[in-house]
Amino acid sequence: METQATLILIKPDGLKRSLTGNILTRLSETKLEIVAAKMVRVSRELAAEHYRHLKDKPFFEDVLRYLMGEFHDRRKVMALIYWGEGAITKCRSLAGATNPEEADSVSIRGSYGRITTRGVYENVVHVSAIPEDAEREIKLWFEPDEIIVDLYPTRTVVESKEKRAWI
Ligand SMILES: Nc1ncnc2c1ncn2[C@@H]1O[C@H](COP(=O)(O)OP(=O)(O)OP(=O)(O)O)[C@@H](O)[C@H]1O
Repeated sequence: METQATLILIKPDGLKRSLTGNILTRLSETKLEIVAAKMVRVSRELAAEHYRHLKDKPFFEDVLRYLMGEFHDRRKVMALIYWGEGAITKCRSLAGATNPEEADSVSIRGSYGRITTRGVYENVVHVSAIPEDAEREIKLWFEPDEIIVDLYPTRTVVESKEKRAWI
């Protein structure tokens, strides 16, 4: 099996319902390596870029609001990269189908997902679907130095922008 990387997001419903531990335990069954992890405040721009393939769907606005945490009073998600043999297939199989009502009942989405009265699939996690999506999404959510292996080619840039530092 091919070595792959996949972006996993624990979405705001997963965080609000304290499911992080359960989800990470389930994902540990894959024996894949976590090569990056962080909490991220999700801006509208980030959510719209992440879900750009859905921009013509009637539920696009709701899906942005969902990822931005507006339905769960917390503007954050946990972003992780899992890496190893068949990472995408293994993680997607554990996550289950996009529609939580169609997801295998033992999968993460089948166990914890729901469809809201607004019709949004609150399905707890995101998992990249194919290697090309994984590359685009990983580059959107992470900087190269936040990942402890070299997943994709990089270049060196000199930046002189202000940033906060510890006192
Ligand atoms: N028909 C739908 N009705 C309501 N919400 C939907 C619908 N289809 C997708 N969504 C929401 O949009 C998200 C992205 O949809 P997409 O088609 O990219 O599925 P996915 O790749 O399985 O999900 P994700 O990208 O979150 O892993 C879904 O996770 C879900 O929250």
